[in-house]
Amino acid sequence: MDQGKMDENEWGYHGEGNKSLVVAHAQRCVVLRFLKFPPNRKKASEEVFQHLQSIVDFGKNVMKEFLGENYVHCGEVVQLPLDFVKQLCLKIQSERPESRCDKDLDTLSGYALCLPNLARLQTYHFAEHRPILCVEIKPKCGFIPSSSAVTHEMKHKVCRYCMHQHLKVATGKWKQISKYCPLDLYSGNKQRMYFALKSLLQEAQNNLKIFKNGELIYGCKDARSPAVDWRELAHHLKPFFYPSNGLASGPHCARAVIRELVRVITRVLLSGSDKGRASALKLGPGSPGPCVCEASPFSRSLRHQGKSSLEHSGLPKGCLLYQTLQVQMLDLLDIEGLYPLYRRVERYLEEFPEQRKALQIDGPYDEAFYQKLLDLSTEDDGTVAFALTKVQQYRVAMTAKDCSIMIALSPCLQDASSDQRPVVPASRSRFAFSVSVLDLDLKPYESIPHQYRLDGKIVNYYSKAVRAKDAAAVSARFKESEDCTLVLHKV
Ligand SMILES: O=P(O)(O)O[C@@H]1[C@@H](OP(=O)(O)O)[C@H](OP(=O)(O)O)[C@H](O)[C@H](OP(=O)(O)O)[C@H]1OP(=O)(O)O
Ligand SMILES: Nc1ncnc2c1ncn2[C@@H]1O[C@H](COP(=O)(O)OP(=O)(O)OP(=O)(O)O)[C@@H](O)[C@H]1O
Repeated sequence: MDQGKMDENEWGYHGEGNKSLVVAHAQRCVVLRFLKFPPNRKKASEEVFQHLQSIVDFGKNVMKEFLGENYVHCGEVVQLPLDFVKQLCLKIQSERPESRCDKDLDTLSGYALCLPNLARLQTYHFAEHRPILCVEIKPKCGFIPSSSAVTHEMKHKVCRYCMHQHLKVATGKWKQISKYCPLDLYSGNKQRMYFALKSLLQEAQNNLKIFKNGELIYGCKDARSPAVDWRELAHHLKPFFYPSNGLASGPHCARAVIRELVRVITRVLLSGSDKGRASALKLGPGSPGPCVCEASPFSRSLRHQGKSSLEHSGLPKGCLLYQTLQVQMLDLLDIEGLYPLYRRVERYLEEFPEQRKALQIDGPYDEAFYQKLLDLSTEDDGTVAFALTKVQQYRVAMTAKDCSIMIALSPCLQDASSDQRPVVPASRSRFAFSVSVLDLDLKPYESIPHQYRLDGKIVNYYSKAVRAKDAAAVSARFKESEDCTLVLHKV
């Protein structure tokens, strides 16, 4: 990329999250990822540069090690002409969802990350002429904590995502509770994975997006977004899955196309041979948590049918879901066990503030930082060193709980070689595919108190909601029995 000759007209809005905004090049397979800040909280150029560089270092030295070379794309920090950034910011403003406009794109530093556009296959320099379908999934936390520090019994039964749904709907973030449960997706059991993916397709929230040739065709910006339309989605997908057009239109067709998509995505998610070292992370002593979340509609319906034994096939080692889950499980103590250790580090830093650098709280995220993460002991010897290791592991685990997986699918021509990319078959077509992971920015040390408070809020709200639901069910049953008494009385 010639940073001297940048033209804002060659770039278009691609997407954004809470902390960064991404623009994509119209022809080349690259994106620029800019940081966002709340208005009036501008940062010095040097600080932005350091922050972006630390994202790259963390990706290279930690996440590539854990997740595997092929899944992680670290990109590089680039310096752009300020005029280009300002014009670009004006150009894309109208495309930004309102709910994200509480933060502004950083137009002052001139720094951004340049990354491959993962919504297209990883050819990096030039867009392929083949059509490309890309599915982005933000799977969230895939396990239930088994830590003995957990004080709310509910946390041993229901996963955080399912509990959090209730609070999100109550606060108006989303309109309705999703049937998606991360434990179903991470189960490795095909039936449960199909259910999880179908649930994401029904209620995408910010956990699912679909791009066609780099353009967003399916996804939900916020609670005001219109209801999802499967027929429209199927219309986009049909040429990929039924290239010879041998399928009538209508609801039956939409279902068939969606089924194909779900099957292909499941196969891709279960594939993979990239041996990241996460598979070498041997979990500490404690017992593993339950593999089923009591709030998942899939497991509930099986229980109602009396089929209590949920098959837990497990994920194949080497697939990205498995590697991600292992990293998530670096959160061995749960926030309830971690928070007192964070307080220990804090007290130490209050006394010896000059030690912050030596403790590598804000980096550098180098080989030494990575090596310390491999110590999985849970035996607290009362030292600051122990507390610090657990705090850093927690931050890495939280990062893996919030990352996204990008699956890019490109139809293979009949009998054509796929440039050595892996291929996944569908009923009527085949796809060359690539799997990548994005948003691997290490969660800040400062967010730990927020995590602690939020955890309490989520569990308390959920417990209250469940109690209210139970009370309503009891009162409905009581009402039924009263009606029944009346009838008996008459007779
Ligand atoms: O706490 P959670 O689980 O709600 O996750 C936050 C995400 O909300 P979600 O529940 O996925 O809708 C949240 O996503 P949205 O902004 O809601 O799309 C962010 O990813 C946030 O990360 P950060 O603070 O920007 O680094 C995420 O915060 P972290 O907890 O990962 O720091
Ligand atoms: N390399 C990439 N290629 C293609 N699309 C990307 C890439 N990086 C990010 N995106 C898109 O931009 C969106 C926002 O990026 P990202 O998730 O990194 O933002 P964020 O603000 O860090 O997220 P969060 O809300 O989790 O803090 C993603 O959901 C994805 O659709």
